[in-house]
Amino acid sequence: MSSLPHLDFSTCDLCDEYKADESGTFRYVPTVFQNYGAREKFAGPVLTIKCCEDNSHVKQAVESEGHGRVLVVDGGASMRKALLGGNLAAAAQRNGWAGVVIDGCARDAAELAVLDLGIRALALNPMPTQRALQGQTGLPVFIQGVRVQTGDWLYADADGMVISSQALHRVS
Ligand SMILES: O=C([O-])CC(=O)C(=O)O
Repeated sequence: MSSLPHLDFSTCDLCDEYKADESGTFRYVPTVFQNYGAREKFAGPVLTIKCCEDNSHVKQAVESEGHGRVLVVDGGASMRKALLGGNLAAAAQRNGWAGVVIDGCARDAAELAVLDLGIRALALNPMPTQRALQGQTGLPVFIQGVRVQTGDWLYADADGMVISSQALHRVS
């Protein structure tokens, strides 16, 4: 799909390779996330956000330079408000983020579907969040019980998502 060297992976191959690794550096993310963007396959170093029904920190992050990173948002799996919508996702694409993973909801499905950005969330919800600057950026978080920290690598494709403490891509 892409000639970018860091997209030369498959999550199935990575799981085959690391399935016996019990060091905790390789983590598989439960496959409860839906794909809402036009970029199904993406990978990059992670920036974490933890927030609850307040997407102030998500807005700040996507309005900054992404440099090919993946924004991972621990939204507490809330089904009540959407932490990402069409405007913020468009900003993420424009600013060079590889993807946004929301352990929570997104909205504006039609706008998300045409963006060349990895977008994973648990579900859609039309209700926006508050913006009262609640939340934290850069701290270790959990998505669906899986620990993720800033600087980890996230790999996503049609089969699912995995997290690694180190980059696993081929650099040749
Ligand atoms: O603004 C928000 O909170 C989310 C949204 O709808 C957008 O990004 O377009």
